[in-house]
Amino acid sequence: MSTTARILDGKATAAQIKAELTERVAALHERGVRPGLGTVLVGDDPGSRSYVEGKHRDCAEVGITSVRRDLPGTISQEELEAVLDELNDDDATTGYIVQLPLPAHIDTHTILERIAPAKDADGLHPTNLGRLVLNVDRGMESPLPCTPHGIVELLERHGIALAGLDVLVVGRGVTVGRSLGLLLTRRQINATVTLAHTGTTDLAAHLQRADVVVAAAGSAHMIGAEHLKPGVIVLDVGVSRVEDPQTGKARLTGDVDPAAAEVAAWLSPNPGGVGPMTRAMLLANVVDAAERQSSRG
Ligand SMILES: Nc1nc(=O)c2c([nH]1)NC[C@@H]1CN(c3ccc(C(=O)N[C@@H](CCC(=O)O)C(=O)O)cc3)C=[N+]21
Repeated sequence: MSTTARILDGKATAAQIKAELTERVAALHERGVRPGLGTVLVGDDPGSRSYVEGKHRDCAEVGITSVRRDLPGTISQEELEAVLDELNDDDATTGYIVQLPLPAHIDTHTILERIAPAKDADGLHPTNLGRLVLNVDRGMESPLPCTPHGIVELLERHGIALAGLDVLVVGRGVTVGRSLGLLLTRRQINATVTLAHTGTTDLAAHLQRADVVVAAAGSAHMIGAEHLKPGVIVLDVGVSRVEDPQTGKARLTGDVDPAAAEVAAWLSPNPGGVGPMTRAMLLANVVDAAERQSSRG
């Protein structure tokens, strides 16, 4: 029997979240608070540039002001740190991000640590990741990493609870896999998480068992319908650039073969799934930070 998965519609859900954020931004404006996002882009990679441009469009949509710092790929570590120090001291910047990846001559860890934790819109500062590990969870005191938070919101807003389910996360990158495992094992979510990676010996066995698969490996169509348990919930996070065999043009594709829709109960498409949620959560981090900063007075 063949089925067709229901769609975890990230595009529509992100639009709904953006509508909610627009109201919160308007309320802040009424109190004289203007949330602002800064982006720091180093070098001229077209993919990174287009992501950054998308973030500025998103900000404009919800009323967040945004400032761009586009810097040459030849910038030194010290010069880049000086730009971050400026943004840390700039009252018009509620939060900011440093677009990754950075050029090889830049020490990424030192740069991410230079961001003032209260201004860390990506939730990737060691202080904020540390709070995630420690389960510091009183209200909205620190930002969560955008993609893991987007995945949790996407599931919640489709009425899907993960308590007691076996979740297989494929990929141990800090921005997605590793931090998602920490979030999903919180008591409020209560999933059981397996974190698979390039050193995993029998990925197929893990895939056969999983109730939920989060594919964040960045390997085009590595997971096919035949790998999955019928009724599984699948979130496709990976992004790879592949050449379209018909047109010869480069296009973006996920880690999961779209044929997975024939066995899965739910599937987040890629594009149109987790990507737009990641962007919405970035905006949410900025609005959360503006609300925190203004209530502290
Ligand atoms: N400091 C930092 N923070 C990031 O959050 C960050 C980063 N660096 N470096 C690169 C990755 C990648 N990333 C994406 C976000 C949204 C989509 C997205 O919305 N994609 C659309 C398609 C967009 C298109 O077609 O170009 C979709 O999935 O529907 C994709 C990729 C954030 N990243």
